[in-house]
Order: sequence, then C-alpha cells, then structure tokens
Amino acid sequence: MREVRLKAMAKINLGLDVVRKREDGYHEVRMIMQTIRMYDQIRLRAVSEAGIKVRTNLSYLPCNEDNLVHKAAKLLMEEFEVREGLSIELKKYIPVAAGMAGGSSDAAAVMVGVNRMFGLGLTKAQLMERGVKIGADVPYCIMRGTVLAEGIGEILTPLPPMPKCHVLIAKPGIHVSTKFVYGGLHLDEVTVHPDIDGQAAAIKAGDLNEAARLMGNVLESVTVSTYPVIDEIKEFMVQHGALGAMMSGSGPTVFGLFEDERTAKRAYEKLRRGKLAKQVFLTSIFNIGGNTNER
Ligand SMILES: C[C@](O)(CO)[C@H](O)COP(=O)(O)OP(=O)(O)OC[C@H]1O[C@@H](n2ccc(N)nc2=O)[C@H](O)[C@@H]1O
Ligand SMILES: Nc1ncnc2c1ncn2[C@@H]1O[C@H](COP(=O)(O)OP(=O)(O)OP(=O)(O)O)[C@@H](O)[C@H]1O
Repeated sequence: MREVRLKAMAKINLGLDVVRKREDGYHEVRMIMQTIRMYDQIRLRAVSEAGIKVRTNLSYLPCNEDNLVHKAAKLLMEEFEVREGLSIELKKYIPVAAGMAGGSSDAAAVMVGVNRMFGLGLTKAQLMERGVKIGADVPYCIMRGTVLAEGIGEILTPLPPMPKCHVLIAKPGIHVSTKFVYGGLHLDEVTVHPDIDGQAAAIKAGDLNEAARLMGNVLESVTVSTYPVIDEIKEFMVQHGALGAMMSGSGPTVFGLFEDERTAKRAYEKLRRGKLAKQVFLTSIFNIGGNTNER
C-alpha cells in the first residue's frame, strides 16, 4: 500500500476526576471520554527516500520530531526497521492546545496508518500499548467511542454509546498547557469530585439528561480561577439551553450538550457573534454503530 488517508478525531471529556498524584508526577484519573465529529485529515505516502517528512497547513506547528505525528511514525518505523521513507501531510482543523486531544489523535491515526501501510501486523491492543509512550490520551484516540479511562488515561473500558446529542464547542483565545494545569492542581483543596460511576451508569441506561447533569471536571479548579472566561462560557451555554456545560480535558475549550438541534443552533449563532470565544463550532458526538473504528 503506497498511500493511506485517515481521519484523526477530536475528543471531549464528559467527566474528569483526578484520584491521586503518582510518584512519577503523572496523575491517576477516572474519566469518561467521547469522540466527536471534528477531525484532522492525514495523508501518509510511502516514499523511496528514507526518513520522515511532515507538512502541515498550520505554519506555527513544528514539522520536525516535535510534531506528535513524527514521533508516532518514528516509534513504529524504528521498532520494525522500516527502510522506506514516509511523507505525512497533516491538515489541522481541531483547535490546538485546546483539551481536545488534537495532537494525540493525529499520533493515534498515524500509528494505525503506519501499521496498515507497512503491514506491521500489530493488533489494536499492541498499538495502544505503544501509543501511551507518546501521550496519555493516545491509547484512547486509537480506541475511540464512549470509554471509561483510568490509570493515567490508558486503562480503557468501552461503554455503550453515549446517547445522541449536539455538541457546542467554544475555545476562548487563550493557551493553557496540560502540564501547567496538572502541575497547578491541589488535590487536597478539591472538595467536589464528579460522580464518574454515576455518569457511566446514566450512559448505560441511555439517560442523556442524567449523564449531562453529572458532568464535572476537577481540572477546572485550576483554570477557572486564572481564566474566568471559562465559567462565563459555561454559564452562557446553560442559559441558552445546554443540558450541561464543562471544560474539556485541561481546557481551555468549553463544550455544551444539547438535545434539541434548533436550541443548539441558536446558542451557536449567538456565541459566534459575541466576544467570549475565539473559535466556535457546532457538532455532534461520534458513535456510528456503537463504538466504531471507521477511519
Ligand atoms: C487532560 C487530558 O487530555 C484528559 O483527557 C489528559 O489527561 C492529558 O493527556 P495528554 O495531553 O496525552 O498528556 P501527556 O502528553 O501524556 O502529558 C502532558 C503532561 O500532563 C501531565 N499529566 C498527563 C496525564 C496524566 N494522567 N497526569 C498528568 O499529570 C504530566 O505533567 C505530563 O507531563
Ligand atoms: N500534530 C500536532 N497537533 C497539534 N499540536 C501538536 C502536534 N504535534 C505537536 N504539537 C504540540 O503539542 C501542543 C499541544 O497540542 P494539542 O493540540 O494536542 O493539545 P491538547 O488539545 O490540549 O491535548 P490534550 O487534550 O491531549 O491535552 C501544541 O502546543 C503543539 O505545539
């Protein structure tokens, strides 16, 4: 196979709890992850000249080994001593440094693509084992769907698909690094933890309202005090009919879940015209045929 095209899909965290800090500095989490209909496009081509070349439509992203797609390809190509070269074309649409796992999903898609292109024969579980070396979200981005994630995010239990709903996404014009957010978390000061098991039970029961009511993210305790705009966007979404609104991952992106499409569209139009968010999207959760792996 000389060419593979892939979709690297974004995620939101429907619930995010941090259980404890580990000795290596990473945090043990309990999260419910959800793929949404928003993706980067990736084209892989096998070339005769050795090495990995990356091109992207965003001039400020690195094209060298710092790009997660480069890291992902290198990891597998070195292990399997692939002699050919690889050209990676990356079209980014997922907001960068947004808490939507854009880079992790790109890396996940490249691992799937390299495995397929060079016939490496790795199973999904074997790809996921390797993916965690690139980032805690990468194994989930390989699995996709509605998933309970534990450990540092790599211990994954698929859940039944989240009930269908519309997802309003708003990213304020600020940049927050994941490392900064986890580093600023004082677990002893966190008094309210989201009920992750309750949310998983609501999803299993197909109860969208209850799943939305139980949304919560302990990492907001770090970001909201520095960036009150995150709370303002949440409030806006709830006032405009969201069943629930929350920061995704380490933020700063906020998302709201809507049952009714017209209500979601009205909130989208108004948010787009306002000044709270720099990037606004209206999309939906991605669960065709359950926890699909279509790429
Ligand atoms: C916030 C989330 O996106 C929620 O899904 C993830 O927990 C973060 O996943 P990620 O961006 O793939 O994380 P990595 O690239 O592995 O780690 C970035 C930094 O976040 C911190 N980190 C990440 C994951 C985790 N369970 N505990 C941590 O403390 C570490 O300081 C690490 O240096
Ligand atoms: N392919 C890539 N796409 C986006 N960012 C990348 C990529 N490769 C490297 N990076 C770097 O990684 C940083 C974080 O990017 P990313 O968009 O994955 O963050 P994120 O959405 O907060 O991730 P997460 O939700 O997993 O914490 C960026 O600032 C960027 O410099």
